[in-house]
Amino acid sequence: MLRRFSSQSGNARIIVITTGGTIVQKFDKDLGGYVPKTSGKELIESISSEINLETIELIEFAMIDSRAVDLKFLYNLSKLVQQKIDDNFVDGIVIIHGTDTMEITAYFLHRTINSPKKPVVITGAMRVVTNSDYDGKANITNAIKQVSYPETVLHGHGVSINFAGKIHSPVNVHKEHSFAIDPFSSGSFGLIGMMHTSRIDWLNNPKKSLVIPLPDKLEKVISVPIIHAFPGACTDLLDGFIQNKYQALIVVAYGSGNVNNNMYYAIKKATEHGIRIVLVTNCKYGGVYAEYGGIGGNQSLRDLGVIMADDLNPYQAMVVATLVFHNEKLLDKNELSKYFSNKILD
Ligand SMILES: NC(=O)C[C@H](N)C(=O)O
Repeated sequence: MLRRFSSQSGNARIIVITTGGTIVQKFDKDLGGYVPKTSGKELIESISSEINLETIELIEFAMIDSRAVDLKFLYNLSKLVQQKIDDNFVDGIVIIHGTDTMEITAYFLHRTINSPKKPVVITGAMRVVTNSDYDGKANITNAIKQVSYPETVLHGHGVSINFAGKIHSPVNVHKEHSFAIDPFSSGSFGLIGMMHTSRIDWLNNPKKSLVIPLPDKLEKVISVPIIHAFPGACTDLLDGFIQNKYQALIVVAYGSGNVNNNMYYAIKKATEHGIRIVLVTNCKYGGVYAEYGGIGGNQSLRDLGVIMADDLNPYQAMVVATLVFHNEKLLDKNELSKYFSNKILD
């Protein structure tokens, strides 16, 4: 049964934060394509037959396609979510978001929000409002139900994505299809839950990762590019980043963390110029570790002092690098690697 609070106290219990995405998009004749057009209020009112709106406080945070998500957006959203979670009158948060970068926002919140109990559930849609198979209403209703069920709170899973009836952990989720109505997958790690008509089947315990404190103010915005290993990579590959004084790069290496000879020399040059290199795998599962010898083998990269980012995927490593390298207080060399993992390392 969906828990329905009375709003006699005047305090809403569920915060719905809208940011945009296909879920609020319609065709724009002048631009010749879809753009956000439906207000948060209209979106919420469209599910009034399913949900007691008196239990909801709506915050219209942004009206963007999620391709426009940047560090400032993530920082401000995280601060807002934390502030609402710390409010005793709030039971949980639902965030409406575009699917293109939903997994990045989910992971950013996963690594920055302190919420041992209260759920933060992110959802969106793959079809625009005017489509006959519009999935926005079902997804937002499910997300609100997830926040409302008492066992969700008992499950205490922090941040999750609820989409097409499936509940994903930010650690495992990936948008795998560009137009399917059920585009997200948690691969062989598995879902953390599935929606039933009036309950949730919890399937896996969500993983906890180390929370990285956000600075009080976002003083500088650092950009951490993601570079892929590929046959034919050359020694001057990273020269532009050196010239433009980038602080850090994510290198997506083959397998357990290997690159060709030329890319090794490009990385060596970048490290000599003070760029921090974070190494991740191009594989979906496993992670990076040092085992191969010779130039470009993962041991040679480790010996250059690159950070081996354990089981993080490229976007996750980019999020962590952005958080850690942005915050002087976290830059102790011996401590750095503990942040670059989805596990809490001893
Ligand atoms: N399905 C979607 O929401 C895709 C859209 N381009 C977005 O990420 O905002």
